[in-house]
Amino acid sequence: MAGLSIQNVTKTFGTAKALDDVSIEVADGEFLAVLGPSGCGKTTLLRMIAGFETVSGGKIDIGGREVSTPQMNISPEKRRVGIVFQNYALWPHMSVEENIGYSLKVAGVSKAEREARVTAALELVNMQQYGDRRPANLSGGQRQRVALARCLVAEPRLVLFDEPLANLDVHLRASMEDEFADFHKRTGTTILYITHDQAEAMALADRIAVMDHGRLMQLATPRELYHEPANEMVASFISQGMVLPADVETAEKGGECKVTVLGQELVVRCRKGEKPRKNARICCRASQIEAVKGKGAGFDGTITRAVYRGGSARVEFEPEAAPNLGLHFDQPDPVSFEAGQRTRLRITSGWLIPAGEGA
Ligand SMILES: Nc1ncnc2c1ncn2[C@@H]1O[C@H](COP(=O)(O)OP(=O)(O)OP(=O)(O)O)[C@@H](O)[C@H]1O
Repeated sequence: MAGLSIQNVTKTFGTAKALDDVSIEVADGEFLAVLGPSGCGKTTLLRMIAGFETVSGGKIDIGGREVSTPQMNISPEKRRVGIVFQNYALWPHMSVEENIGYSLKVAGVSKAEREARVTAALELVNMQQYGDRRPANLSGGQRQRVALARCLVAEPRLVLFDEPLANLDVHLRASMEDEFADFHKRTGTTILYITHDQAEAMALADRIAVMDHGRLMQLATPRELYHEPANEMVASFISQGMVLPADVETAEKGGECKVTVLGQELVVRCRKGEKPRKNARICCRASQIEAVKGKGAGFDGTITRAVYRGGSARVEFEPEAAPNLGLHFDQPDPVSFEAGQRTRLRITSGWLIPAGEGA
């Protein structure tokens, strides 16, 4: 296996920039997800790593070897990069074994070696007993495992997954997530996994690269993205974080500072070296908002919606001081909030979004 180095890569189509100065280092054996909304440049990035698309600026190395620069593009078949697509692209008239061994046959690998490698690939994806089946007689998850085995049989240095679970139903997705995680643990394959599904990225990846409008917004562990988003885009994109205006009142001490949000003073976590400033933003989560009894610290407003979800309700709230700022939180059973009801809330904690980074 090999690491992947994407250095200051830019891609333009005519005058439009699909990727803008993106740098990502994937360590040997790492599982890195690229996550972002539609049109953020995920597919373009994958196509450039695979060699189907040239770079307009910057360079890409695989296993320490330069494969893409604006002047040079090593062809896809020489990169030893495996790709698993969302539509499995299996040959319907071939058995599972024939599908997996096809590329070896075309490459002139001997029958004995082919059989050994196909068996080993089937074992890697736990499909030993399905070698004789046709793809039509497999479930969606099994087909995806065959597609993975077909990619692994060529002994790639790096495997790219292009939204591999997008066509599967919710239950199958969960079990395939477990299988991919287990596969990664067993084999130590270097994986770059493209998805727009953050739950999937969080469940699987060591680190996640969040992209928006062709730019890298943050590259961090799932926990860091959730607890310490680098900018407003990441804060609101990951788990529907709420971004609220704040004034920073005190300098950082022990990783915390005092802020005023909607007239309420509170202590939030922050980066080292933060100083008092106006017009800052904090990110807070539904679990960091609670109802206040009486007139304690907090802010008044109106409940606009309460949707019961079994065990708790998602409650939406409009603060009096900033009606355009929709907040939401969960009220556990017994649910008492209703639309139209006036109440007082408080924010219990949050994260001060660093100044001037990305979006
Ligand atoms: N061949 C092309 N010619 C012109 N523009 C392109 C081309 N390929 C991609 N783009 C543009 O580049 C941007 C990034 O596209 P890309 O397909 O990489 O996004 P994505 O994140 O994969 O989106 P999705 O999740 O919808 O597949 C988009 O604005 C897209 O319209």
